[in-house]
Amino acid sequence: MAGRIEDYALIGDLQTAALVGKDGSVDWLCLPRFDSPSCFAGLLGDRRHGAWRIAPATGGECTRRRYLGDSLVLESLWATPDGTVRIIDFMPQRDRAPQLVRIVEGVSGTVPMRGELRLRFNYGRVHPWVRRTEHHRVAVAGPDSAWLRVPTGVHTYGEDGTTASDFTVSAGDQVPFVLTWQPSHLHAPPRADSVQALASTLDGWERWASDCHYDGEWHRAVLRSLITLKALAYEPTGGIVAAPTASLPEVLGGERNWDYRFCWLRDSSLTLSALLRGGFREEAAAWRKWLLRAIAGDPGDLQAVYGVAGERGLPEIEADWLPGYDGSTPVRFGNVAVRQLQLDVYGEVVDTMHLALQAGIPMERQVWSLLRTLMAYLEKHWTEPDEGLWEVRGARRHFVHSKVMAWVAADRALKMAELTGLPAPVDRWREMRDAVHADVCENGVDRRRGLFVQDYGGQDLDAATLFVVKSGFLPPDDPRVVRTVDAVRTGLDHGGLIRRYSVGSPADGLPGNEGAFLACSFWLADALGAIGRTGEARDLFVRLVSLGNDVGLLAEEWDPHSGRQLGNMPQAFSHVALVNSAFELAARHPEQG
Ligand SMILES: OC[C@H]1O[C@H](O[C@H]2O[C@H](CO)[C@@H](O)[C@H](O)[C@H]2O)[C@H](O)[C@@H](O)[C@@H]1O
Repeated sequence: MAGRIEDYALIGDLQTAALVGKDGSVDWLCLPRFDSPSCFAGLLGDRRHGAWRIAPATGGECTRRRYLGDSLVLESLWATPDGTVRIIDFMPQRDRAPQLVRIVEGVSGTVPMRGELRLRFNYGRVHPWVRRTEHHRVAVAGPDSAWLRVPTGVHTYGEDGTTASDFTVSAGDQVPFVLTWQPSHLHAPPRADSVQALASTLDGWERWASDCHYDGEWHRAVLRSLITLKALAYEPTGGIVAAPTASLPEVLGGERNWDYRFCWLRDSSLTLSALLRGGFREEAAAWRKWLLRAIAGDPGDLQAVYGVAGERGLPEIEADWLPGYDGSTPVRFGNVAVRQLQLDVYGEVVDTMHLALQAGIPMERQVWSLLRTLMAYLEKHWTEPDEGLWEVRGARRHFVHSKVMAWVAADRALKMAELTGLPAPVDRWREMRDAVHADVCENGVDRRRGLFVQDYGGQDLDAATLFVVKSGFLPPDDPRVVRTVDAVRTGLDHGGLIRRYSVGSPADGLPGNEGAFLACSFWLADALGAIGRTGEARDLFVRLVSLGNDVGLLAEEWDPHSGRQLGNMPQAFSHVALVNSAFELAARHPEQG
């Protein structure tokens, strides 16, 4: 069985990523891209669905783990009665075929080790044929081949569908295993120098991280979040995935299991805003280019989510051959959210363009004309009901958050027109901005309680209504804002954090429950800070940061009863919210930021 969600650490090569458990098992890896079928899907079942474990023969979890410096190179250390051993796991940044490198190093004593490699292509369904060549064990099935370079002196043997190895490591020994993926029609990959690959991977990450602007109290958590966000950006195109995993459940044993290995305009805009705040501009420029390509065409065809290269079709399937994480079924790959109308994304995209401009990235003519096209569409359609940011699978509604984000789009578009002096229908945009504002204040407020609700005419609360203050839609001292913040805080409380909305409400349209939503809980900290409750904001932020796992990673949700992380892992939304909250705290308390 897979480990707890928080037992996993992330490694990746900016095109795909793997999850490594505390027990030394790589239980998730899709090759060659984030959204390719997996060769290790043990995470959504057990080792029979694909995994690669290397650990002391006595088994158990590692004693301590960390990333080496400001990198995505993972070190797991086992102190055993026989001695101490460490395993360095990483994926070299790509200049050739994708590789997963695992270097076993003896620290003290002599430790008996065991390796078990089970390659299962196509999400655990396909058992490859394995053969031996002079230097490799090669597994082939259909379009895929994976080549394990076996270290000198290590004997491997087939055992029950596994490539097994038993070896010992003494102080000073270095035993590198390199797994290379290639299309199956190619010849053996060239020999890789794992020591040199380690040095250049470490160097690449350290150089990237040295550009970080944040230097406050939360430096470690912020930089780890930014590194994680960078790891979720697909380098060849600039697209950013919401998470590297699929179908990790929002409640253990439940059916809210979704595939996040795609580029949501919302999630990636927010990711960009965090990277820009952190001082990283290259990613913003690359993402803008991705955006231009992905949404080229009729703005009415704009999707909320695309593939990493801008693909439009992400057919959702249920993988009935996989038992699911902790029995959580169905396991879904693909996402029908592509077919939804989510009007908030215009606001998030335009807001990010505005941030990019403020960060000094010049406005290109092509981007300006894209902005005008998006605005023209939104002017005509903001009055329509949609599925909203939570992608509810119930009927379309007039979500307050979607309307507030339409206001954000108009507001930021106007600001950019003023900043750049570029031609724009500013009178129409102004008219729209004011009309949306009046509409939300008229229809989005529950008159009896005097606060914003999830949708027009509804009674339910929604953490996304915190954007009435986060976006600047209303000033923080507006009584409707203060009442909304308080109501969200108490009404959506889940063990001191908050849920995103009332699960089981008619808008939700799904059975079962879910955990506290981490991004929303960070938003609550921001909103509390904005209305002047800075002590409470800080306490909540501190608690949220403490929920990160031993290497600082956050999944989508948290179960306060079991004290476990839930949902896809690591999730960009959660890490974006952490970074933004740290900057908000710093702005309010410059001496502590
Ligand atoms: O809860 C139902 C929906 O859950 C997923 O959407 C969530 O994740 C997205 C990616 O992070 C995020 O953009 C969205 O705001 C979240 O609600 C899932 O992708 C949907 O298909 C599902 O209906």
